[in-house]
Amino acid sequence: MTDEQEKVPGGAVRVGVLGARGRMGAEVCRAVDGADDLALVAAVDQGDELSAAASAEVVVDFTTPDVVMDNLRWCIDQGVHAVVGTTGFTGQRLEQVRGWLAARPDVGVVIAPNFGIGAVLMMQFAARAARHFESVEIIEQHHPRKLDAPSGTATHTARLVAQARAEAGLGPAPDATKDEVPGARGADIDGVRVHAVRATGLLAHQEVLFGTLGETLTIRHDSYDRVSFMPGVLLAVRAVRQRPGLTVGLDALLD
Ligand SMILES: NC(=O)C1=CN([C@@H]2O[C@H](COP(=O)(O)OP(=O)(O)OC[C@H]3O[C@@H](n4cnc5c(N)ncnc54)[C@H](O)[C@@H]3O)[C@@H](O)[C@H]2O)C=CC1
Ligand SMILES: O=C(O)C1=N[C@H](C(=O)O)C[C@H](O)C1
Repeated sequence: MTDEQEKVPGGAVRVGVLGARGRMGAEVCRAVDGADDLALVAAVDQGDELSAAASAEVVVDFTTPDVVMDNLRWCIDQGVHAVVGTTGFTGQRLEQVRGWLAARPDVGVVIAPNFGIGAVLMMQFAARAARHFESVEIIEQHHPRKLDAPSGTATHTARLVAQARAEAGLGPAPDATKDEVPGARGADIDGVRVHAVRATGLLAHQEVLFGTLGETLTIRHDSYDRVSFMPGVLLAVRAVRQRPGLTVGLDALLD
């Protein structure tokens, strides 16, 4: 047993944080420190050895899309459960993670595009509304230091909406645009237009705008502070050891 493990109060889940000096990672370290049933045993950032997190039972990753897969591979190989908020998870990446987990069926991984409870509900409501409206567009707004566009949340929402539209037999949304400045109509994610706004003063916000004859429906969620993500992160940290395999999204944990 290492010195760090010896200091952990009896029964507390040993948690390591990757990206610990980042905006989210620092918030997660504070949240773990403040929880009686969790113990922060490693705070790892760029340049540190991943082995510093080897004594953790659960690792939380808020790093960058270009390093998260290597981190996850390491966790799974080490038998460490993982809770991942980092964006960039394509279908191909999720399949890769499932493949790694097949060799370690004792390990749990939770990957969530958004840990805000309100954001999870916003995505569920959007998926439910999708079949009733012929038009839909997503507008996400974030702080200007965000590296990826569109956001993981917007991409995930677009996929859910597209799937619900397909199941309802809806075709493409009407759009007569013939002459377009590139980008003016946003990104096309599975046939759903997604617009990404970046501005100082914003944190993380999203609107899903639905339209049909004579009416529109707007479903909006706002995160004003990164503490909004912490109840979801801690929920996943507490649950992941009992959920072997891959869990995508917080929905199953909330239910
Ligand atoms: N799922 C969710 O609810 C949320 C997800 N995010 C996502 O989380 C990620 C991080 O966001 P922020 O904290 O705002 O970014 P950030 O840039 O503030 O933090 C990233 C941190 O990771 C560190 N890092 C880079 N390479 C590393 C490595 N190999 N090992 C360990 N640490 C490394 C960086 O030095 C930095 O401190 C982004 O992908 C963002 O979209 C952000 C907020 C909520
Ligand atoms: O980078 C962020 O800040 C956020 N990233 C996640 C995303 O891309 O969806 C979650 C939230 O929107 C904040």
